[in-house]
Amino acid sequence: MAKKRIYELAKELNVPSKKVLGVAQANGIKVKNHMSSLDASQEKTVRGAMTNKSQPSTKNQSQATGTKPRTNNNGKSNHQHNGSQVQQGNQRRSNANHSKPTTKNNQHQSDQKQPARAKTTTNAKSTTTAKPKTGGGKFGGSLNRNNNNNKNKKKRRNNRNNRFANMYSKNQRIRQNHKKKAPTVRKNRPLPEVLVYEDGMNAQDLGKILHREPAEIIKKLFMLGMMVNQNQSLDKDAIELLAADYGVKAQEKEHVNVSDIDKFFEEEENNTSYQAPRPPVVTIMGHVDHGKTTLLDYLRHSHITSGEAGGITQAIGAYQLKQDDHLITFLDTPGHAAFTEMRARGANITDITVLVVAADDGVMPQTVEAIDHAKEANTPIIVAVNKIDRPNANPQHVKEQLMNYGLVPEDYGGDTIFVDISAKNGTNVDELLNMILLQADVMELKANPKQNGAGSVVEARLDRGKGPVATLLVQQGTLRRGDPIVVGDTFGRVRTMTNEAGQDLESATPSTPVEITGLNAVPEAGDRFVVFDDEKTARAAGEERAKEAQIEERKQNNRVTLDNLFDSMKQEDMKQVNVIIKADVQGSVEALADSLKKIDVEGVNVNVIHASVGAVNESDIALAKASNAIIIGFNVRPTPQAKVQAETDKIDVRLYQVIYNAIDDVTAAMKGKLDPTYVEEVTGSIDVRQIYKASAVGTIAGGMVNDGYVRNDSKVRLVRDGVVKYDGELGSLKRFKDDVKEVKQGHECGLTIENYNDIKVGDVIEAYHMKEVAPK
Ligand SMILES: Nc1nc2c(ncn2[C@@H]2O[C@H](COP(=O)(O)OP(=O)(O)OP(=O)(O)O)[C@@H](O)[C@H]2O)c(=O)[nH]1
Repeated sequence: MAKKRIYELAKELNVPSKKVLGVAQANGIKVKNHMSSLDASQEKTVRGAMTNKSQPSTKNQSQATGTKPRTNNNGKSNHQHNGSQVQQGNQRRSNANHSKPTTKNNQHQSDQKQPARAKTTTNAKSTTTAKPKTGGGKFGGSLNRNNNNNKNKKKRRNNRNNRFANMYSKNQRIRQNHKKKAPTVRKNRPLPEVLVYEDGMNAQDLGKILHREPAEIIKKLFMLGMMVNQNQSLDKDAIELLAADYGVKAQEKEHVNVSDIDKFFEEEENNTSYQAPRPPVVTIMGHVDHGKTTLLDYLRHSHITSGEAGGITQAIGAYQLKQDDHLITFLDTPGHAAFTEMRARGANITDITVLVVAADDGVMPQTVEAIDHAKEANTPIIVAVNKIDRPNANPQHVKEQLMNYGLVPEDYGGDTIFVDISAKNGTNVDELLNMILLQADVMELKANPKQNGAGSVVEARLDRGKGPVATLLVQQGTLRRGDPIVVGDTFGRVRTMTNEAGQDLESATPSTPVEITGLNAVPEAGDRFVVFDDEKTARAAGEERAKEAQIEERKQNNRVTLDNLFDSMKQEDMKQVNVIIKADVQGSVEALADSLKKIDVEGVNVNVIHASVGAVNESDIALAKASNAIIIGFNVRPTPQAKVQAETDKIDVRLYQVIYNAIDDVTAAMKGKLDPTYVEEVTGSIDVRQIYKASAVGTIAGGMVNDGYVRNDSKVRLVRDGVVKYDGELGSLKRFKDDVKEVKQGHECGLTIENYNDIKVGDVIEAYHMKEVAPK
């Protein structure tokens, strides 16, 4: 039997929640408030106690309310009336003729004044009064006249009583209505019997379900002690309280669809009933210009799957190759940003990462980034040391460098596979593919092709002619043409299904990338897809998921920031705080990483998941998003794209010029004491376009205010290639030789930086000021 909340029982018994709470507590049941629930036996106990308790009180109550007395009154007066009729009729006999109008009158008045329930009583009374009239032959008119006088008195008394009773009951009703049935007096559409809600709904959503204006919902919530606006998400308790206030039962909606997809994946992951080997899915990563695209291109042209005339004709984001009769699936989106972006969306579709490192260039920042991204995703790495055809190639050096990052070659006692290749000439590319197959063999990659298809979106776009087009990677089961499908928050039926050669496919087994059409909207890369048994369910699930996605978007973002770090740590029982470090020089990176790693607050410590030299870029943001990490920048700035991305993804990017400040902030945040008094506010940036050297004033920079504004009292920071070169004060600010207070976006200006002359064309000067923030 379902548990019952205190307020629900109170409502049922028509008593205040407090009373039920009191009775429950008095009976030794541990309940805290009206939201506490009672199990079946507890409910029985409380009910029993309540009925015992309420019996006398009901009586008292009814006397007090006057509901019963009024009936009694009437009944009694009727009775008296009749009694006196007989009595008086015996003493005096009078004319019966007057009785009729009086009765009528009486009835009429009663009819007018009595409310619906009282009416029955009046009718009963008139029947009673009518009775003597029929038997009037014997006692004649005097009875009736006496009766009449008597009746008039009675009538007055009755009227008075009725008036009082009416007034009393009216007040009572108003009070009661106000208490629990307010909606009955509204002109609104009737309330639903049950409020089926979802956690996170807002006043607008609830208003729609309850057929009430959002303003009314907000007012009610206010009366219940909650200040919200109509777009603010409400938690379960708030919604249930609101429902209770409306006298409506609340029932949380079961998230059938979400759990369906997740359940599906879970079930299939644990499903070992039929498992067949599947090809590995490989992503190629590495530093810029180290040869990722060249390798992918070479593979695409040299190892096309047999029998495909024309080879790979369309770039669908992924393709399959054949090596010694074994298939390998390559994701055609080189770069770790795409890889991590997918992972951030929940899709871990890569089995093996091929890390391309140019033998003539060695380990570079993005090589390290790629290693960290792959490690975070728990994906084994195969190193392809590329460009070995180059005269200055030094593959040995690459091996040595990579050992510092935990990638130890087999000949050095480690287990990382290294293959020296030339992507341009195709040297050793077969060997690389064999190594991939070997690694795949070790991993025993398997899936069950004998079930409904499920997998992830590799990429998706809107085609003018075809509508939404999505490349899907089948990870489980078999996807067939015509299958009803839910993809992320979209749905449809697989109308067409083609491979990378543009050939139509009837079905696709695990690890096969296919391009499909037939969806109602464009899903996102990284979304999951699941095949449903019928289109109707798929549509319902898809629509439901779209709605949920909307609600989810509105919910407060729970990303970890320094400001909420302490709360998050407590709530989520975090043992590690993930941090990404970016700094101007390697020395700072190491110093910061070492110091942060040493912070230990109540058993929680900092986990540096990536640390490198350079500006905070989009890939850092993606990694932070995927790993719920905070980014600490030291003497570096985010790139414009990264800045936008960080804002969208609500990633906390903290920038510092003093290492100790960074350490202090993180320590303080971990201790829950972050109390910033000043925050930096960037007001604008200037692109330096010309340089003038004047012996008297030093270097004058001529430039254009790119965005925002710069003031003559601004602090400035000189940024070169994403690295902060100098941080100080503005010396002077001019427009056409005149000193000015402010120059706005789109205008040219001349400026000097106090005590700094090393300004170059192409530098960016960031203007900022320190804004005081009231301590929380
Ligand atoms: N000599 C030689 N040149 C190569 C080899 N592989 C790639 N290159 C050259 O290196 C340059 C960069 O190669 P890409 O394949 O574009 O490098 P990438 O890693 O895809 O670069 P991004 O897409 O910018 O990240 C090109 O000019 C290639 O021709 C190789 O094995 N040998």
